[in-house]
Amino acid sequence: RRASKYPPGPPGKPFVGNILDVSPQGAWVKFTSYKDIYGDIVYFHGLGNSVLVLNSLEVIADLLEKKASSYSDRPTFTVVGELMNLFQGMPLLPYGPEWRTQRKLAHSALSPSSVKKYHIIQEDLAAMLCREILDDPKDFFSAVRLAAERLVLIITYGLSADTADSQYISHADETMHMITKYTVPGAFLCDLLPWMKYLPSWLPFQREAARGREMIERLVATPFEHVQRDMAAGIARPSLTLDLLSSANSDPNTLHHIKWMSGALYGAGGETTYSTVLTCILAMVMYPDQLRKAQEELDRVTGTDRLPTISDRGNLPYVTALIKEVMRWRPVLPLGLARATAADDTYRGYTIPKGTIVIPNVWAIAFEPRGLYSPEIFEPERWLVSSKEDMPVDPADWTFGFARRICPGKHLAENSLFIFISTLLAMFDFAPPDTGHVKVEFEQGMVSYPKPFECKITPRSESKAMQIRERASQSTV
Ligand code: HEM
Repeated sequence: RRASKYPPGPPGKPFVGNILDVSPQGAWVKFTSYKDIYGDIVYFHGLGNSVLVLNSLEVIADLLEKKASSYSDRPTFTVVGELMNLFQGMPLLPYGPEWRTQRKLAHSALSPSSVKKYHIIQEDLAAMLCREILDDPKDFFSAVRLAAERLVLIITYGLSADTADSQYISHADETMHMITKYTVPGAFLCDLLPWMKYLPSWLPFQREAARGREMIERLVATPFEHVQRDMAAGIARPSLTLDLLSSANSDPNTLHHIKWMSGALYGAGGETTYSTVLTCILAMVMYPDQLRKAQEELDRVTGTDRLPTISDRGNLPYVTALIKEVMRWRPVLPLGLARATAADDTYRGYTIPKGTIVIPNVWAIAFEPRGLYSPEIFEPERWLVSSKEDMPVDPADWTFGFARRICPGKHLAENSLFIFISTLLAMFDFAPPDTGHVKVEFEQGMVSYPKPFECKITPRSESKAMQIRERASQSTV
């Protein structure tokens, strides 16, 4: 039975509450359907927790922004967070002094002016991505993935692409795979019954936790120590970690924070970026007219004898609109990143208990009928109408999260998305495979990206293929 003082929501099931509703496996569509029944705040119990789903930008602003001191915490993941130590990195750190210290480091390293120095690396990697697709168009999935992962490792630690590939990427991939698998609520019984963390170390879940802790420590420590060694030898290449270490004191606490802040960027920055680029490729296969318009604009603005650069962005309104539409059409984090309440609260007369898991349902915002075009279709034109009232809310205002915990990698990510997508569209044509059938299915996990699909990717001309090879051969990464 639900007490009437809580916000409206589906009735709890005996023992487990709404256990299935809490699983992120495609829960966003269900949460959005609740909006018609219960309104824009929906409350229920699941996996031993109370859960509050926020289904509109208005309630997100009321709670995550205006009451930020109570709504900026993260839920506790006992196994991945505490036993595997992942809570030491910014995305899972509780809202408090340690998080604030790492956040300041991230701001200085990833501010709009700081990320300008990475433009050339991003452009180099976009050219290398195109060369890899030219060499093996069928394996475009791996090429996109590798480009986004290299980008984060190179910018964070100043590694060369070869070092990143040979020493770090496969371990980082394996570790991220494990983390994603285990950050699903209820992945371990111990997440529901935290006292289990005191059970003996020979139990299978404790052994798995120890293995995970070792993998995460290696992911975070090895490239960091690489930069420290190169710095001592005077051969460190420019990087975000080098910048932070150069201006830091030698206090072990400061070093600990730099290590964990840098380490968190790979996990937070790689998958989100490559998922968005893959979604764009899928959209281009499905919507040839929109691809054609983007290519016409690119040819007009950048000419036909060079690759785009980040400085072209201001002159490419259609491509910019197309990228916004990719982020709206299939948001990469459809449920954002969950928060937890740090104190009891009252909102619209309802009680929201301390420790409630708060989920911003970004999908509901993306698909809110607003503006001149139906939310179901892929239509970049919706971002080009003359009046703001006829336009939905810009994804830049919600796809990167909110208020005090808004994504610190936003400026870097926007540049990466622009240069990867505009270079791919300028250089290649995208079409359905010979069967004519395009598989449109998305992963239903926390990060939602297209499941492997086939398509035909061909260079737009022989001269474009040559430009790609020439530009990629000049890369310094
Ligand atoms: C398309 C690309 C990206 C998207 C859509 C995205 C989205 C998000 C979202 C929704 C959050 C949660 C914010 C909240 O709780 O309200 C977040 C957090 C975070 N993102 Fe991103 N992100 C992207 C790329 C990046 C990149 C490239 C980096 C770093 C280089 C990065 C680093 C982080 C970090 C460290 C956090 C945790 C912040 C905190 O808890 O205080 N992200 N991101």
